[in-house]
Amino acid sequence: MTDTYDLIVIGAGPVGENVADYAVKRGLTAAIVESELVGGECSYWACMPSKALLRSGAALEAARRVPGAAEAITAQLDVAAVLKRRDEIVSDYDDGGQVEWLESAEIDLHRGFGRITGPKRVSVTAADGTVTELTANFAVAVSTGTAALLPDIPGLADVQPWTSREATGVTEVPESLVVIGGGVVASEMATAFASFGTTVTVVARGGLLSTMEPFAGELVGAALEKAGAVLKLGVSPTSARREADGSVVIELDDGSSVTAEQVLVATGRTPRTGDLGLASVGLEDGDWIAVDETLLATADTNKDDPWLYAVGDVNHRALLTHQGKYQARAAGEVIAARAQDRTVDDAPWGLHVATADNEAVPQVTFTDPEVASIGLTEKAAKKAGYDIRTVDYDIASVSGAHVAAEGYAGRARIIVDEARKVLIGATFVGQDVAELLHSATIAVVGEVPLDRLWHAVPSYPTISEVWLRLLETYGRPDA
Ligand SMILES: Cc1cc2nc3c(=O)[nH]c(=O)nc-3n(C[C@H](O)[C@H](O)[C@H](O)COP(=O)(O)OP(=O)(O)OC[C@H]3O[C@@H](n4cnc5c(N)ncnc54)[C@H](O)[C@@H]3O)c2cc1C
Ligand SMILES: NC(=O)c1ccc[n+]([C@@H]2O[C@H](COP(=O)([O-])OP(=O)(O)OC[C@H]3O[C@@H](n4cnc5c(N)ncnc54)[C@H](O)[C@@H]3O)[C@@H](O)[C@H]2O)c1
Repeated sequence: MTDTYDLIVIGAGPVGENVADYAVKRGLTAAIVESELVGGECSYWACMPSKALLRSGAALEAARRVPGAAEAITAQLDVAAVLKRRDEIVSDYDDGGQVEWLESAEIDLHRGFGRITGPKRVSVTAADGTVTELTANFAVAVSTGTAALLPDIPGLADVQPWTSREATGVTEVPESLVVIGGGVVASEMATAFASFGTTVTVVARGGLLSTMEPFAGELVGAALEKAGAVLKLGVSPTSARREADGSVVIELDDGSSVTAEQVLVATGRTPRTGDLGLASVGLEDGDWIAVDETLLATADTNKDDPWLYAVGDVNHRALLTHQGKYQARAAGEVIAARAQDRTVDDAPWGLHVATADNEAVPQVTFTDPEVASIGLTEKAAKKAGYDIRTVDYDIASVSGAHVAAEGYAGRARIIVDEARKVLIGATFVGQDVAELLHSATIAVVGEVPLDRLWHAVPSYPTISEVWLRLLETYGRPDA
């Protein structure tokens, strides 16, 4: 294999793969460096296995909510079958399929740990210690993702807690589990383990899903409690220890404690830049890498010959696979455009920028109920200075929801920018709302005027009829 490429990508997660692919499609040569499995965190220890662990419980609960189907349920969730399906979905932790895809996309794979050693230079240390020096003609893209962040709680590291990797890779389901954190990982994993029959306690100092609309955390919390989980909200862990019988004790700042067989720490992420050689190019080792709208590192001040890009989780713009892949499409395109001296289209919503990262990020949290959101919450919109109107609707009142499930619990909210009469945010909470989200994403990104949305007719009786109810609640413009 050659050691000089137009583009070198460090990290073959979903994002790095797409940066390389889009650049190669424009005629560049590209190498990708991977120290673990091609496909990254998302494929093996994050999105895919977590959704596999959640799906069976959600399907079973959905059936329980429909008379006729409910009566046909004669047994509990088959946890062994769920874990087997998870193994299939992560290809038994074998990246052979993804390696084949790299070959078909004409991207050279260098297995090993990548380090930047200077401008446009990357060294790759293979597992056997062999070092290969790579040189880029035009660009290096860092897509090294994140690792779980362990908070500095006395004793926590010593109890060897689970992170998202151990939780998504579970082989023996614990009888009891303490989950520290109230974000997306905590909420999803609490839901999955509760569905397996584990006694779950969630310790969340800021409440559940606190960056989303308040009703998201309320509805997910209520459902978790209904599933048997205990919620300890507004309290923080102060110490952790393991007892002689192997159980973990977490002391809390309200004076109480929780004891469980295992503890999962889900308190956010840290960038995988600690040993990446960033200091060799004037950046801080271990930091997130700040970028401009074209994903170029802002520290790259070599404006005549820019070369350092950071794409995906590692730039801290939006820690989501789909958003990282969106950035990757722009980055691959702009790296090729700059290499080929073509015009860079960096106006908002242009070919070479990731404008949607700013105020149009969609996200589905696969709890039961699901939480699907796009754009700004009411709080964020006010903070950003928008003149807004908030419109809420109880999804249970929609005919489609009534057909879908007995006792449907859900809520929808849209945030309207009153100056332009367009949506800048939407949140749906409820069963089966995930697939509703893209309609809201199109409305937000397309800046579709409310007047025109009245002509987007939702089918009857689907849950999407909530769109009509939200518009009716907002009110028609004066004739
Ligand atoms: C439990 C969990 C569930 C999630 N579920 C979802 C979900 O449902 N939907 C969603 O959109 N997002 C989800 N996410 C977030 C999602 O996993 C990340 O946004 C996504 O993986 C980011 O992709 P990436 O390519 O930037 O990084 P990663 O997927 O982390 O890939 C980075 C790659 O770089 C490699 N690497 C790192 N350093 C080096 C080095 N120095 N040299 C060589 N290789 C290196 C790593 O081995 C890895 O393969 C979830 C996250 C977690 C933790
Ligand atoms: N379905 C999805 O889209 C999905 C699923 C899982 C993860 N993700 C992404 O992965 C990222 C990581 O998720 P996450 O849940 O780990 O992070 P998060 O930032 O969503 O939540 C972190 C939680 O930990 C708490 N916390 C932080 N420090 C703490 C401390 N010292 N003590 C106690 N609590 C503490 C916070 O209050 C918060 O509740 C997120 O950005 C998310 O977008 C997405």
